[in-house]
Amino acid sequence: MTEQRLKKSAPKITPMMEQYLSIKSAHPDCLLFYRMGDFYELFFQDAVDAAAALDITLTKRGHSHDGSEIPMCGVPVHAHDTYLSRLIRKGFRVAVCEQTEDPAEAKKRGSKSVVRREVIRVVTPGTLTEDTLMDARSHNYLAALAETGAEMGLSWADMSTGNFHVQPVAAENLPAILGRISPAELICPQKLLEKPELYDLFADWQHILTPQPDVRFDSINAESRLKEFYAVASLDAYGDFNRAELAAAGALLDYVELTQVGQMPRLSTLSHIAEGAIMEIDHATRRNLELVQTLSGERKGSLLSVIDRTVTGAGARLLGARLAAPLTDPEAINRRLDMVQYFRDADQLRDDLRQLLKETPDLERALGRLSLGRGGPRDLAAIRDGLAATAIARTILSGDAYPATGELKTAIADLGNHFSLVEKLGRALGQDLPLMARDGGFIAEGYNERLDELRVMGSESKKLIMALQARYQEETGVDSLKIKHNNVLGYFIEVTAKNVDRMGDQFIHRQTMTNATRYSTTELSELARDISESKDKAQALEQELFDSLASDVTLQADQIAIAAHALASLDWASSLGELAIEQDYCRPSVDNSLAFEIEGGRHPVVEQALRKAGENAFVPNDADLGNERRLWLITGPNMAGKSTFLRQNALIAILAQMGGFVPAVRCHIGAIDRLFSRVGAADDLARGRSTFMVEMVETATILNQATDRSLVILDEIGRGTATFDGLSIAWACVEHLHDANKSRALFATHYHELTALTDRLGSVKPYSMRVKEWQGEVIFLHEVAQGTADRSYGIHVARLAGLPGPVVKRAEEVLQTLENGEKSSGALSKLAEELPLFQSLLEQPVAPALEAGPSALEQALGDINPDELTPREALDQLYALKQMIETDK
Ligand SMILES: Nc1ncnc2c1ncn2[C@@H]1O[C@H](COP(=O)(O)OP(=O)(O)OP(=O)(O)O)[C@@H](O)[C@H]1O
Repeated sequence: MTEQRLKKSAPKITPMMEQYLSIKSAHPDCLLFYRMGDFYELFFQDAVDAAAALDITLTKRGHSHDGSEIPMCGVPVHAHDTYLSRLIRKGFRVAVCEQTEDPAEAKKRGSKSVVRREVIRVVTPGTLTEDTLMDARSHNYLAALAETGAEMGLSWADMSTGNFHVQPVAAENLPAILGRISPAELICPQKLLEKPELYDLFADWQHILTPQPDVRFDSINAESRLKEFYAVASLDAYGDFNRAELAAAGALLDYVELTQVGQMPRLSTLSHIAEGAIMEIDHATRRNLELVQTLSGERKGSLLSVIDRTVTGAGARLLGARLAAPLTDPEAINRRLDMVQYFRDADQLRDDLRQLLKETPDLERALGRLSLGRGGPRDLAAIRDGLAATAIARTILSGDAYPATGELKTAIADLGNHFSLVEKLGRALGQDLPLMARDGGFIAEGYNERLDELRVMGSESKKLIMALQARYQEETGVDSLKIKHNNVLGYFIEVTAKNVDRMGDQFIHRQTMTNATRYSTTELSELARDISESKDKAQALEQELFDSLASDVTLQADQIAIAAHALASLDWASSLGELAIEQDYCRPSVDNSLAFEIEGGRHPVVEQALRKAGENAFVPNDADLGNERRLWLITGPNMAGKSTFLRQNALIAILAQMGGFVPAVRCHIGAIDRLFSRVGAADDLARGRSTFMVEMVETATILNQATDRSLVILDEIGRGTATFDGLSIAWACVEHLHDANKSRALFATHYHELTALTDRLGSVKPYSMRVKEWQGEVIFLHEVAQGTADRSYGIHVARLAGLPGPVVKRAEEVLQTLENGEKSSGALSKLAEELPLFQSLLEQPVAPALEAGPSALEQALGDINPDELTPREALDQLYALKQMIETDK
């Protein structure tokens, strides 16, 4: 609906609709949840969209200025969370508009006055705080991207937990970084969307983009906003930020303020992520390695899902975040490893701690809601139980048997001391807690004297009502006389129609029903008033007590957040300790060398899948990418396990640098700065890229960016084009990787010809996947061994896959012909005569085969040692070489 239309329609409509339209015009990009009594109503196009998205009935209410009926639909307030979450998941933003005054107040202004309403919050995917709207085990990040001069900065925050980060970014690294953070919403200045070099990037993140006016990204304003938020005179203590980082973090705060309508959440100290502190994993690699979700977008089947043994939501979120961002500093990695090792070694202690954590509620998210004024009694209970757990955790961890050191010692100190708050909440809260404070009944008996009195008055009055009923029964002689209650009449006396004559003058008639008549008395009305007053007073007092307890909590928000993080890191470390024992993982040694030595490495996901399926155990394999064997060329049949081997080494590196144990017997890794891969690709038709184009774009990124500290995994480069094109590209890539990038690399290929390079390029070594032929069958051993594979066994795999028998047989014939070196048109034409299908092959000129290994000329040149030749011999050799060329012609 356009603003223009709204304005034009304004004069002819009801005052309520006028109010609706004016609020809606301030939020044109949102669905407006307009509060009317117990419902949030939606009108016009909002109603049409929401009814379709939620599959609810679309009705009509009144008429628009042009006489057309106004579409309407509504959702009940008490169940609106579910509807809200469905709308947010479908990509809508929702502005929640509440009544902000009592209807009685509005009436005072005149009978036609409309109750005042205001938008109290704009719900967007990146600003959620409710448990029902989020996944408990993953973060929900809002990100902001800003550019100032030549610099770019990215900031991100999880409003539900208070995490707040910022880092400098370069345009070419942006996809990798966004892939790592995986925000639910990305805000950026309008002007960035117009930059041609960022078109592709924004195409990928289109579904989460919220463009904002450029002025919101002003770095000077941003800096003052940050200072104001943290109430500091300078941000120096938080890190050395560039202008773009400040602009991004400030714009993020601005957007939060805008959507929360002034109600700011608690955010932890802005944490600065230095350039190079995190192993960069580009977007395609992250996707293809299925780190936190599979290619089809599910958590199940990802690396995260098979290593996750955490027992709390916060622990799971920390594991997800750390897995997505492995470190590069060996010292920091080893500090984490020490903590995991501690728990791996301390069996009983680990069990006790995990048992405790299992029962511990989500402190972070409860704190987030309370600090936004959106919490309820259950959040207070979560704080009480979470903080109580910190004391028990400290007791568990302070036994003499396993003295804590390093990072663990810090975590124990961070647990803090929250005795008085726990004690107070323990006394204050009752047993059965409602979700909302306004529902009442959550303060325990004995906590507040006045509340106890009011409650006694309430229940006493109820007893008095029972007594009154008995008295009236006696006085009237009507045994069936009852005192009842409903929302319209309040308390009333009810007798059946046949007893009406027995009701004396004191009974004031209220209502006649078909079979019954209802009355009240002065006495009953007074009693009812007492009951209602004490109930209202009790409710108001409980709300007051709630607010005071919530403010006790928020006053200590920082210490609680630190304790919550400590609990999360204990869960993180003890779960990885548990995993190491259960799956027999080893502690990796990570340092600043260029080593990559894995002994008995396994693929964590395939290994567990095979075990579950009850199939043969996973075959462990070694990898050693030491300097003189930096680049492994791996050949071998289809289905032999090349891809698995490549991926397992990448996953081991990620696990190691996250600070976790790894599926291997021994592992030594020199910290990797960036991980690149080119493993499997799909079309990117949305951007007009074919499979081969995608493959080449990814390969180009690797060759342009990989360093000697990088790990590169390449699976079948060049397979998407004609054989000789593909082989030539693969050939040149190996040379470039070896000579220019000098990265540690695993290169799987079906081009056996490439192994000729192993003679010429010093650090390229040939490996292959072993197979055994037995009684005409091929058995895959899944073992990596030195040397080159002799065959691809593609036809064998085709048979396994169920290609029709005649096709397989025919393929074998063709293969044999080709393998016999009979690539001449004679042999092919013989085949083609037998089957017209092969005619097409004949029509294509056969490209000259690329020499496997050095040519005769190169060989002869290589054999010459100029230092040992006389001038005469040298001249003779020259003639001989020239002669070789002539003969070749
Ligand atoms: N080390 C291993 N131990 C046991 N089974 C394995 C191992 N490696 C691979 N496999 C099994 O073999 C299957 C094929 O492996 P993979 O996809 O890695 O083969 P590939 O050589 O890359 O094949 P292709 O060339 O056809 O892509 C896997 O799905 C897995 O079940």
